[in-house]
Amino acid sequence: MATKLGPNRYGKAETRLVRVVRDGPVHHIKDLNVSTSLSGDMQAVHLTGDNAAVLPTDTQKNTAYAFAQKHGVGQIEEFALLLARHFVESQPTIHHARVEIDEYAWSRRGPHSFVREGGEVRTCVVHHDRDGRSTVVSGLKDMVVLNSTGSEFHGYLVDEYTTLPPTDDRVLATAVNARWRHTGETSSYGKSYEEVRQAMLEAFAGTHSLSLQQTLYAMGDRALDTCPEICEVRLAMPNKHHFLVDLSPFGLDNDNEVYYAADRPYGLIEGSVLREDAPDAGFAWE
Ligand SMILES: O=c1[nH]c(=O)c2[nH]c(=O)[nH]c2[nH]1
Repeated sequence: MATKLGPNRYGKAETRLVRVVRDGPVHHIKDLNVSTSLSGDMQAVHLTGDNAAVLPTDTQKNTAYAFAQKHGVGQIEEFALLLARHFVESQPTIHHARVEIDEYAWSRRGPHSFVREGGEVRTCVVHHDRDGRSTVVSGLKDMVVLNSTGSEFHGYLVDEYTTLPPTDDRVLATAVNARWRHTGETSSYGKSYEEVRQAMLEAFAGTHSLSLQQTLYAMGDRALDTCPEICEVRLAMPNKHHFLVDLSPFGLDNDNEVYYAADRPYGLIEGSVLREDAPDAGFAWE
């Protein structure tokens, strides 16, 4: 049987890395989850087991720790670019590096004391190849938001399996998973992150919603309008259904006051919003 090696990559997934910066008695922390993934001249290792072209995943992990010490950790996008460029530029057999970083937020409780912020996670995925091309996608996941009114859903297709009652006042809740693609060099990843996050929160709160799809588009559109340095936003938003509980068996009214917050199944609304003139994404989303 004739076979050939298809696309492949390898790396160290989920290196947990905490960097403490000691500014006298005041400390700062960065809490990261770093995944590196390399590809290149990997024919021999797959076909014959010759490892000569392979930079071990253990070395990739060590590099993340060593770079955190040597260079510090600023914006996750910059740390990811530093690592990606290093792997490609230092090893001729490595043609492409993908570095994904999640950052967990801690807020200060004292000079050396911190409390972990809720579930929200800042993310990035960076690519760098041996032609010197880099792409940066930033994002956030699990930003949970809820509007207790200002949401309707009606006018949808009805067939013999439809039981959903139309509503002109419901709870709209979701966990926003958003990623946005930078067009080129971005001046400050920290600033653009805050701007995009704020724009999406304002669009969520400020949109009178006829569907979560409409809200999704409004959030992506507002992010692009606010931040000129990004060209595409991809959103995945679970519809965290809140069902009114029937309290009539107890002789009680329920005028949009008591809900059952279901955790599954959930509607999953996904979509992207991009500038008309967005450049080709290349490998940015891989
Ligand atoms: O905002 C919504 N979009 C849908 O597509 C959908 N489908 C559904 O059952 N409820 C909802 N809500």
